[in-house]
Amino acid sequence: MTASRVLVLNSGSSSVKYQLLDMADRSRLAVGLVERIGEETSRLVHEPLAGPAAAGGKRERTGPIADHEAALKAVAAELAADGTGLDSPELAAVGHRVVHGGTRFTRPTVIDDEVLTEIRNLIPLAPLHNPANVTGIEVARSLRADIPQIAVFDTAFHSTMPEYVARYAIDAATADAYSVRRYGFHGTSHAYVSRATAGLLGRPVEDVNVIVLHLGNGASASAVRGGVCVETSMGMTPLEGLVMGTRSGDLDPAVVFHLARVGGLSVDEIDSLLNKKSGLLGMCGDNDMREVLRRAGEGDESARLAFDAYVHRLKKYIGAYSAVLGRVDAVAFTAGVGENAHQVREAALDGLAELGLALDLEANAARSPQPRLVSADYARVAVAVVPTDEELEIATQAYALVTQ
Ligand SMILES: Nc1ncnc2c1ncn2[C@@H]1O[C@H](COP(=O)(O)OP(=O)(O)O)[C@@H](O)[C@H]1O
Ligand SMILES: CC(=O)OP(=O)(O)O
Ligand SMILES: [Mg+2]
Repeated sequence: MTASRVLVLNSGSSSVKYQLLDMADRSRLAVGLVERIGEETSRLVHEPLAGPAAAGGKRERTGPIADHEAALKAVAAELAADGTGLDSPELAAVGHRVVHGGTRFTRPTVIDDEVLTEIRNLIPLAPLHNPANVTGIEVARSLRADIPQIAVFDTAFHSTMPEYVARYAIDAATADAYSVRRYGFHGTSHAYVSRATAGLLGRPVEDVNVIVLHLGNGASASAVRGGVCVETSMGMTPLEGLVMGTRSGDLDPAVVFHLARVGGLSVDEIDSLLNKKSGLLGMCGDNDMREVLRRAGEGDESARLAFDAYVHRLKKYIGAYSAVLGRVDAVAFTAGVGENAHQVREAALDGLAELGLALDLEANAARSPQPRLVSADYARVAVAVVPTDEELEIATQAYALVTQ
């Protein structure tokens, strides 16, 4: 029996998403999520999708889960209860989403002590994300030391950006001394979605220029020319760019000095303000786009303002990336908001006919879990809604590395 299963761990700042896949047929054996880690109301949802355990359906439990270590051990226990634990001889590898890979990691990498140290050294560049990724690696290694642990980096797909895109226009020696540059994130999703969009158009990825809009809790845009990333909206950290659920995205850096000097806030307080209490949440009190849409629909002014700001920023990036690419074949929407919120797609593309963008409003408003085109048939540029699958992409890359 050849081991063909891959467990994918996607550890976020307060959540762990995971999937167990069988790469022999790319099927999903189990999926799950632990959320609100560190709170009293943590929740674990585990769903076996194959084998005898599947008949029992989804299992859910709530109650405090103190930290990522406890969360990962709880996940391992759920998998073990299904007979698909980390000790299974069919497990070939564990694939870890690692958010920051700096300039060094531009491809999937087998994790040894030295690589783990380097991922730890990158924590200052991704303080909300890399610590959770490190814990995931440590726990998985402690439970199963004999199989490869593979890191797949969010930053990797963006490593092809030209140097003049990656560089900020600051003193070069300072930038080099402190690793200050644009790295970009959500790269696994941008890679997967840009390829899937070419597939949807029935054209080779090398021939297609795509603007990908990944709109989840974190949100980022990228410009992909012939399968190669040439620009992206997130920067040195996942704070820059689009308006997000709780992050501000772009702002005048002098806002930081002003809040420190005049507002008396500490650097840590400003960091937390911009990362955790800004974006939709900061503007209207809700970070969930569903709530923002519901309230805006009822005439709530702050929710309307937050929605308008969110959409305006998106529109600016679509325009900017149209200029960067010169010729755009498709704009692809993905992740929770991009896949589900037709109102966001409609508002972001409204008035962009001069750029060749026009929706089929009925197709855009229809709900479907499938990748699909929602542009008007006369439009020069296709508009696609493409569900992202970061876990499948991580598993594919990890499995390719261990079987090559
Ligand atoms: N039906 C929907 N309509 C509008 N927004 C939605 C819908 N479903 C999910 N979302 C949005 O998707 C966001 C989460 O996206 P997701 O890609 O799961 O994020 P992440 O992976 O960053 O946690 C939620 O904040 C929510 O606002
Ligand atoms: C990098 C990043 O922003 O990730 P997420 O959207 O999962 O927070
Ligand atoms: Mg996500």
